[in-house]
Amino acid sequence: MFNLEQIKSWVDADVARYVDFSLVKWLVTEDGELDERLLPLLLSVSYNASLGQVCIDLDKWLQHPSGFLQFDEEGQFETLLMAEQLNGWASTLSKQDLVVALEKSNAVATGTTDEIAAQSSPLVFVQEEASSFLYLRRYWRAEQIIVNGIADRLDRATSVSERDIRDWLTALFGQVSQVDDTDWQRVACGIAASNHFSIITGGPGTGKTTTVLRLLALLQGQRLVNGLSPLAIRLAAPTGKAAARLNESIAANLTRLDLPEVGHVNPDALKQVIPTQVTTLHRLLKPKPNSRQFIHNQSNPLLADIVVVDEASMIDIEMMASLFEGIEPDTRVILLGDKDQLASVEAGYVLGDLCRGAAEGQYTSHTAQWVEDVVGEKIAPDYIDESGSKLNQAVCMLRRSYRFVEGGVIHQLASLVNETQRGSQVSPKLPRLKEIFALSLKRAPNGPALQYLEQTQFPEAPINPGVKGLLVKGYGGFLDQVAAMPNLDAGVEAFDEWGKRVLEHHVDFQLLVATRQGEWGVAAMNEKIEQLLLSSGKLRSVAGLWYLGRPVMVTQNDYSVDLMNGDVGISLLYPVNGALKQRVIFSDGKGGVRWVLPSRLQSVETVFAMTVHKSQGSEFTHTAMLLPSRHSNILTKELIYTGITRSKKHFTLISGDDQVLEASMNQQVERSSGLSLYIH
Ligand SMILES: Nc1ncnc2c1ncn2[C@@H]1O[C@H](COP(=O)(O)OP(=O)(O)OP(=O)(O)O)[C@@H](O)[C@H]1O
Repeated sequence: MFNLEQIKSWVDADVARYVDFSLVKWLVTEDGELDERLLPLLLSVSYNASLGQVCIDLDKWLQHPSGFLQFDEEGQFETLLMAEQLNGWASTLSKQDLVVALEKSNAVATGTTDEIAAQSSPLVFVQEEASSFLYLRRYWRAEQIIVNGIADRLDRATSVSERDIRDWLTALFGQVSQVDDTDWQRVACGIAASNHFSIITGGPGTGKTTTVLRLLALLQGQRLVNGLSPLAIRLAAPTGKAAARLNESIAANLTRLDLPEVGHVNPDALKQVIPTQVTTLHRLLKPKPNSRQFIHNQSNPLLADIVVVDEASMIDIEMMASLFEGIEPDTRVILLGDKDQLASVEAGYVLGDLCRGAAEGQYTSHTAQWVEDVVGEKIAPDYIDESGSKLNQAVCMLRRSYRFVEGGVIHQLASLVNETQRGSQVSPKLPRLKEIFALSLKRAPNGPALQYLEQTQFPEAPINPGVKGLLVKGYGGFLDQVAAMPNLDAGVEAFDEWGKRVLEHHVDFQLLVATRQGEWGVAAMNEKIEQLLLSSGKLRSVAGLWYLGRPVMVTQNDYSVDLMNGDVGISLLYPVNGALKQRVIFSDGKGGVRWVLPSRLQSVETVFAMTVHKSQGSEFTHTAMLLPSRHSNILTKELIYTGITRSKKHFTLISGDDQVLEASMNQQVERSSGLSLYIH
């Protein structure tokens, strides 16, 4: 058994944070009679919340409790011994012992959902079906808000008639093809039109934006045809960058969208009522100053008939709960996103959890019949499962990429990474991976779409010549634009145009890295790249914070300058009162630029190297990803997939060891949650 002092010695050895220990200590004081056998478990709950875990699965914890704390299992003897002691002790416990101790504790709420909600204890223990989860109350509450928000909407009948759905689908998609495979975009449109909550998921370029525009045309069109007022529609994304990207893509798609004349509805009038303005989720819900709360909440909901949220994989559990709390009960919610991308940095894996059956379809034969009758598409038997939940019936996965030419090597690579491992058998992906890279080299009219570069990574290792060449050429493109600065007397328009060109070329190339720390993490790589670009003449100086051409990423939302976490700007010069002054240029998200005083930027960091996490919601013409030469828990297939799918045309993998790559492709993000348990 472990007492508080021993738990403290673990924290002294860095297996968890002091704040986790403080919580355990506080719980002991609050409870008065807390069973000491719970101490390691409570420390794990608090520490794992900081790693993005919403709750702890008691069965998994009992099997290997040291895996829930940061014991360096290959490292020091001292921590190794602690881990062994913990695991050995846990093997003598029965689950029942812990359940009884949890149920007895005043710090832990148990019972029915209503009983738990009526208590105020800081922890919540839930036993549902075969699962036993221990939560921090705030995450349990957030999960319940999401569960209720979705379940209520799934039970709500929509006012759109089947006839309207059928007519508009024919008008928007044409007659159903009798020869082609299932048109999942059409199915998604039909499913989302008939549900108050729906998810359209799919990889890059599978047509999520295209489909949602048609869906909005359908929903607005049927209102206009029936002589009703248009719906109030709001579009949002979790970050400023994702919002700006959707803004651009919605506007471009809408211009191209060939709308039919249906009834007396004029296509131009219909386009007028489809919004193109995309905002961040924060701005949509309006944050209260100096607080984590929003102005739009249960007592003051946002007035909207439909809320569409893109890049939903980046939404953490508390933000998703704020969304459901901040809208009216009958607001229709449509989530778009790629379920296979990395989970949010904060707690939860909401889109992944909600899309658990998406790849398999899991439509009941009732849904399949409805799709055939109303949408006109046939759903193949492989996608039919009578035990599919209500939620499964409202989720649609788009399966064909229109961006990478079908069969394109980047698409093939992403699909290979994404293949789920069956059972515990690790499938040998490496030989197939090598084949795909070799294929890319053969078909390389404009440079290979895929490239593999070796990089040895011991601490003092130099950057290999191949990688050097890649970085200088990659960043040289935008830095050549930086060097082409107009003369002082050219006027502000010339500087705006110059800044725009720099920003456009900045997305030509980006190096992604898996980790922040270490010799080959973000900070170290930024310094190495600065020196490399300096010695190659692409950068003239790296002296001072705001040298010419420094790319920076905003790391925290800053409403005072209207910049969001993830926004990227470049340090340039701008004419002010006849002299050139340091300014940082950002896109304004509407095709223009904004020049911001460096002193107004509170939280920024250099971004020659960017973490894969931070790259979510962005795309680059050429993406390079540097993988560490030692495998670790953070290297998962979701991380590799996210890195690869940031590339529009070229992807370079930089690694010192292809075993690490294979191990990463076979490791999945594991986050426990009750979301899929509760929504039936
Ligand atoms: N059914 C289709 N037939 C032909 N082209 C299509 C079809 N659907 C989408 N496209 C084209 O494929 C490209 C990607 O589509 P879209 O932007 O809608 O995908 P997306 O899933 O929203 O992409 P992402 O979120 O990765 O940016 C666009 O150029 C679009 O015009």
